[in-house]
Amino acid sequence: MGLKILEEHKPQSLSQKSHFTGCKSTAEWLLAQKAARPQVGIVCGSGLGGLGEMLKDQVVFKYEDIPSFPQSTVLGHTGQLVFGMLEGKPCVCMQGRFHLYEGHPVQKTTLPMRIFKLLGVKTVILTNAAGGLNEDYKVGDIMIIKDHINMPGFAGVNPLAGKNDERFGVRFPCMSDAYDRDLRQLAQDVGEELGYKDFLREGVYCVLGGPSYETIAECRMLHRLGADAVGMSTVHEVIVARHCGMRVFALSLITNKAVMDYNSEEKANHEEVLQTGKQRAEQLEKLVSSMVSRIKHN
Ligand SMILES: O=P(O)(O)O[C@H]1O[C@H](CO)[C@@H](O)[C@H]1O
Ligand code: HPA
Repeated sequence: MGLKILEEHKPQSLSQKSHFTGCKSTAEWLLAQKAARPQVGIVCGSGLGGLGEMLKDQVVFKYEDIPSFPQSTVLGHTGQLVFGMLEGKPCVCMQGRFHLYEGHPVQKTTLPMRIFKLLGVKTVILTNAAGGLNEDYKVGDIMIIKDHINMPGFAGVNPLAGKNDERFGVRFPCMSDAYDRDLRQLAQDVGEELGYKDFLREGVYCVLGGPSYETIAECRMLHRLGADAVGMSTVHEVIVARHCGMRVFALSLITNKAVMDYNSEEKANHEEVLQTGKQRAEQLEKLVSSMVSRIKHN
């Protein structure tokens, strides 16, 4: 349920002030509405919004009510920010993310990461739906992301392009350690304890711009380049989250197998993506909540 917002309490839009100040006033506005200062930020992928339902003592904001926030336009992305407690830890959860193909500039797709940082988030957990490129992967597998290939970045589409604001981070951030090693190990340990060994993987995620799914030649190429899964999100958020010093953990749910064979009758489609999300949602939620219960912050 969204909170009623009084127009006069809305801060100015981001375009009216510096980007940093704008992000800060949005964060302060959210905290002023009785949202608890979160330690963990969660981003739900397509059809994986159920993660947000797990939060207790919820304070919910519709994106349209949050000053300077973009709007969700994709089926399977509800478009609300949920604050609440998960396993005794204060969390904030995006039920719906922003993609390049929705027409948002890349900086806008990643704006929530900077707001997370200014809210006090230390660890970001991102989830997504992705097509499996690795032949060993099956639909329903959960892939811990260990690295990424930023395909739009090769053409200059990077959320950090433009003037750098040192208050967020350095001009040239390192990305070889983007996906926190300890959190990946924690996911492996928790996954094993939960009996997920048969469908828990670790691999490389490649982002493309979308919204068209990949051709067969593109899938073959991506696979040869070292990608295990392909999607249209996450990487830009990760870059911005790391730039401002948050720890990152990310998961892909393999919702469909990328088509690699010219004789195949399979066709990628968003209905299958959402359907697989429904089928694996419970296990994915359990993995994330068990991890959150064990994450330590100083
Ligand atoms: O990455 P998420 O947001 O989970 O969504 C994935 O699912 C959609 C395609 O079915 C694309 O948006 C792709 O990126
Ligand atoms: N390709 C790109 N994005 C996706 C896919 C895919 O096959 N499945 C879910 N998101």
